[in-house]
Amino acid sequence: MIRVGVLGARGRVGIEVCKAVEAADDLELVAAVDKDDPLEGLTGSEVVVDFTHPDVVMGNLEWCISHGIHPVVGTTGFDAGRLATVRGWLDANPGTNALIAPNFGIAAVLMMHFAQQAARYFDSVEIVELHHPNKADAPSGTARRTAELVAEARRKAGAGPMPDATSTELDGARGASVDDVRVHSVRLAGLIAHQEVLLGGDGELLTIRHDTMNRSSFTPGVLLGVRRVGELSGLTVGLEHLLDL
Ligand SMILES: NC(=O)C1=CN([C@@H]2O[C@H](COP(=O)(O)OP(=O)(O)OC[C@H]3O[C@@H](n4cnc5c(N)ncnc54)[C@H](OP(=O)(O)O)[C@@H]3O)[C@@H](O)[C@H]2O)C=CC1
Ligand SMILES: O=C(O)C1=N[C@H](C(=O)O)C[C@H](O)C1
Repeated sequence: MIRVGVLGARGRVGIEVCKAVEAADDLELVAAVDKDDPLEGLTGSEVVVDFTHPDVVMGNLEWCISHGIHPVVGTTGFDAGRLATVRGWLDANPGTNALIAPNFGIAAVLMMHFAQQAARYFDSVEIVELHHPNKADAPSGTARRTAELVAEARRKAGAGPMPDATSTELDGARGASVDDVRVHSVRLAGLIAHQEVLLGGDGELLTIRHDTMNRSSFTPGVLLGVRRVGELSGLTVGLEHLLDL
């Protein structure tokens, strides 16, 4: 049995993670912690799953790692600086590992993977992410990561800048630039989490679309992370490293 704590346990995803852990024969839910609960409630956990908020996740991670607990993190808001800080904490606590994944949906991971594979064959790539209006961050962690993967694939292929003759624009009309890839964020009542990667070339378009239809769809990926994080080494970013892609 792996002893699991959940941070953000009363949140939209945290609720589903608690249910999934309780339903698994090889996992035991030993702590369900939310805002204003003391982190000491996680003592005794071997793995802690974090679905909280970008503003608090770093404090949670520092506490878990310094207590020898492996974090499995779905909370977004990680840039290179934050990841470097987490690596530093892990280096200071050998034997403790962390998994941070911007998306635990298997189909979402495949969408990112396919976009990375396709990117080198097209002149232009833009990303449209669409989410529920209660989402704290924009662009989404998934869109950021997709843009980074696309940019890396284009760099490796020696691709030049994307064609764009825009010379006048309203602020924001061309979206945000992540590694020179344009990302557009929609927030709309009725949505959960969706993303389109638009790839364009000479006379051909390819659209790769992913739709999240419910939040329990994240839990198989989270449980995979919980079961495997103890055997990883230091920091792993992205669920793709645990899948045979
Ligand atoms: N990687 C992935 O696959 C996915 C990632 N996410 C990400 O996960 C995060 C959470 O998303 P979601 O569940 O929709 O958000 P919610 O706001 O529904 O849930 C977050 C929960 O964390 C609580 N919380 C806030 N601060 C703390 C704290 N310091 N300690 C413990 N709990 C705290 C919140 O309490 P209160 O409401 O009172 O503030 C809330 O109950 C976001 O960053 C989101 O982008 C979401 C879906 C999938
Ligand atoms: O806040 C959400 O809802 C989601 N957040 C993650 C992200 O920012 O990519 C994953 C998924 O898109 C749902």
